[in-house]
Amino acid sequence: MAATTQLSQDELKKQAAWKAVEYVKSGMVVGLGTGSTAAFAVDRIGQLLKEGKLKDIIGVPTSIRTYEQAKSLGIPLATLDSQPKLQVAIDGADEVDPNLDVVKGRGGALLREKMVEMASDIFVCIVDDSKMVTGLGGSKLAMPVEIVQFCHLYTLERLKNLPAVKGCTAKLRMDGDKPYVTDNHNFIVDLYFETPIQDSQAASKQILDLEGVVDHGLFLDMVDVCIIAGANGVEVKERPVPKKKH
Ligand SMILES: O=C(CO)[C@H](O)[C@H](O)COP(=O)(O)O
Repeated sequence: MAATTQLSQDELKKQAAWKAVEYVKSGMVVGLGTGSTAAFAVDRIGQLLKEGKLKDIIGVPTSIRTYEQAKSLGIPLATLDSQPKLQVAIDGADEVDPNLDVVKGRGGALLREKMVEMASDIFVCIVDDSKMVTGLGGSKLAMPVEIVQFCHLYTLERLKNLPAVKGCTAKLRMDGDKPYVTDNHNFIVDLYFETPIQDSQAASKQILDLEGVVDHGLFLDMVDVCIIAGANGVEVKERPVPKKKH
């Protein structure tokens, strides 16, 4: 029974990913997300390149993991240093709210994901419908914050006492008996909420203003299109309010 459920969730992720790859056209610079859903999109791009149905794609990976996957598929790769302007970025998410604001980073790649997705004309978010929430933080699972290693316990204490996230539980992410280390050599503090975050803009600002914080997993005003795969098919939702340009 468990195996069947897992298989069907993977199938939904793949459906969302394949739909998103329809936004990729020959000649584009494409942001390649991280995680199990994004991996289906990277595979699909590799497959279309191999079949000659896509040409002259340059991928900008959002993690070392995705870099390795894309490289193994023969996708030409670059970084934002040489390709600062992307036409489309495709990535998964951990939570999606009704305004298409999302939580990302349970896979630990939030900083590079945010940098790459902010540099893209269009950010296409791909999820199965288990990721939908009424408010960010509402899944009761982690909302990650990437912090520098220096005095990380001090930063963790200050984080959980910020007014906009007061009452949350803060835990240093572990990898076995050692702190988890990101691709950028930082640590992650995961915040857990009993009820959805009331004011995610205030939470974003207060967290970013804290010395020692590098970035957080609240991706606000960033998603242009969200592709949601569920039992009844694939839904394509566009941001109700046009996103702020940076
Ligand atoms: O933000 C991420 C990684 O940092 C992922 O996109 C997010 O965690 C969703 O992952 P998955 O598709 O495996 O559920």
